[in-house]
Amino acid sequence: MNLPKHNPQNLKAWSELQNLAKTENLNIQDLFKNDSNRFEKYSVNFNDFLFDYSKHRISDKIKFSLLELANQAELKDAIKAQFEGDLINETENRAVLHTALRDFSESNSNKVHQAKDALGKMQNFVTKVHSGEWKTYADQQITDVVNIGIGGSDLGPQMVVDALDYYKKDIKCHFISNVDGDPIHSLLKNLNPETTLFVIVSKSFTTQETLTNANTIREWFLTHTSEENIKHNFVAVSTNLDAVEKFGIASDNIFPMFDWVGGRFSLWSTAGLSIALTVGMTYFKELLRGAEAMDLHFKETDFDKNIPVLSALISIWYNNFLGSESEAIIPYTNYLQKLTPYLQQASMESNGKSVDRNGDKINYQTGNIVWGEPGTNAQHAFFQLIHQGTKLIPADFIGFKKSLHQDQTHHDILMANYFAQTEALLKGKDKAEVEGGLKNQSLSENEIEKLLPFKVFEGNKPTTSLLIDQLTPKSVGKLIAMYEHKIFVQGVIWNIFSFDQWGVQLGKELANKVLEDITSEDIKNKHDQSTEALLRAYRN
Ligand SMILES: O=P(O)(O)OC[C@H]1O[C@](O)(CO)[C@@H](O)[C@@H]1O
Repeated sequence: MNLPKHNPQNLKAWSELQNLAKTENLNIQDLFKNDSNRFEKYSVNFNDFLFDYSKHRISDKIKFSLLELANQAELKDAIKAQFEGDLINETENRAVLHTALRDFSESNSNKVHQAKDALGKMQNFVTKVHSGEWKTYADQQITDVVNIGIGGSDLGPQMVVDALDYYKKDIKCHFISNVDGDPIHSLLKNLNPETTLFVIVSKSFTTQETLTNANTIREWFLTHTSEENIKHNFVAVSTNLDAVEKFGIASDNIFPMFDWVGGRFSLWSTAGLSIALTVGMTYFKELLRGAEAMDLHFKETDFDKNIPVLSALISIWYNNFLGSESEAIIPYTNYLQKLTPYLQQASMESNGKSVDRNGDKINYQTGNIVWGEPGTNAQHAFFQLIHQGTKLIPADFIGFKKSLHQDQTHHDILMANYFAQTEALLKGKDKAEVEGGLKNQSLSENEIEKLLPFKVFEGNKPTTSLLIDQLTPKSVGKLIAMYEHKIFVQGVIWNIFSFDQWGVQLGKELANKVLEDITSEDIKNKHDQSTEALLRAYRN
């Protein structure tokens, strides 16, 4: 089936939510005062995840209407359509089945079989590399892996390699994505071609940045050895097998990707080869199993206890009814440092759309701006704006009960900050409290009066607390899948296609055209006035 094509503004729940945004008491502290069961009602326990959404400007009536919005948008059918492989990516006529990549059931689906075959090929290769059976052209074992890719062929693998650094084996993994010559030339200076494996990841194998970087590496490699040795040190992950072979990579060294998996959702596929090479197949499969657990939770749980659904509805509440434009992601672990850049692509490339599924221009807000940094660094950077700025920024706080190190002092301090910040954002500091504090500093009435407005914190700033037992491959898998499904739910309700990215294609085409003009003599009237002048200035 196709996804339903309702205009969300015509749904009854949408108008109810508009009214509630004006009429309900949206003071979170009051909501707690009036309901001693609020935490129980506004939190979900799922395996090792505790999802607390009680610190939000959401009353029982609002929650009810948000859930109704999901029902009226026919979300249940949409989820079914996605998991059953219907061609819900209509503008590209494709299924959206990253969930098949982590389906460990006895499914008869052709796609699940294809995914399992590809995983088997990966497993063979990774085992050979780790056992030392796979030798480079110089008859040596692999010590370094370089992942060459961009966007989904880089951000997901890179984020997970970082996240699972604690679990890594002896292989060092590097990532080259930007076409900027600096990172690649600086990496090549210190790389040993005799012990390095190059993994070129490109679903299309036409991406300018990736091919440029791959060619530079190939040329560098050929200054050390001959072309027939490429097969020992280069592998590729792609759907475009012909282009990969033309590049000179042996067909045995090609790991297939599928057009039913979007680039930004592909880390679970062979695009995750660098992850598997870094942490080993056992942990890679644990990652997939974690994602599968979240898939089942998403597919089978009623919406009022369904973490991705609730998380999407909360986001829609702020984005569409309370005027928030962005949301912050604050993981309290440095291992998740790359989660935000990854989510920026996953969310903003998916839901940054202004035309609905009927092809009509949209007059309501869609994709939010996603940003963030790990706590506590974030606290010392931009939290001032969240606490006392003019913008309303709901934030996800991601914390872990147990650390991966033994230093409890550090972990307690870290987590004390995690708890304290959400509490401070909720409570703020009122006039009386500030006044009391200033009086203790024996300031004059006049001085107190002057300082007061600056020291008062309004509070009432919304946060979600996600408290997870420990950072493991499985919990990381669950976390990523949680956000993937959140993005899907938002797209369904906003009535947009979340799985194409035509906006990025234009930039790609133009970059190729401009590249010709950088060296061409004849650029008059080919560009706008500013671009033409800039091109001339660049050349001179
Ligand atoms: O894997 P490819 O085909 O090189 O594409 C890389 C990235 O480029 C995009 O098409 C646009 O940024 C992404 O969707 C994709 O992840």
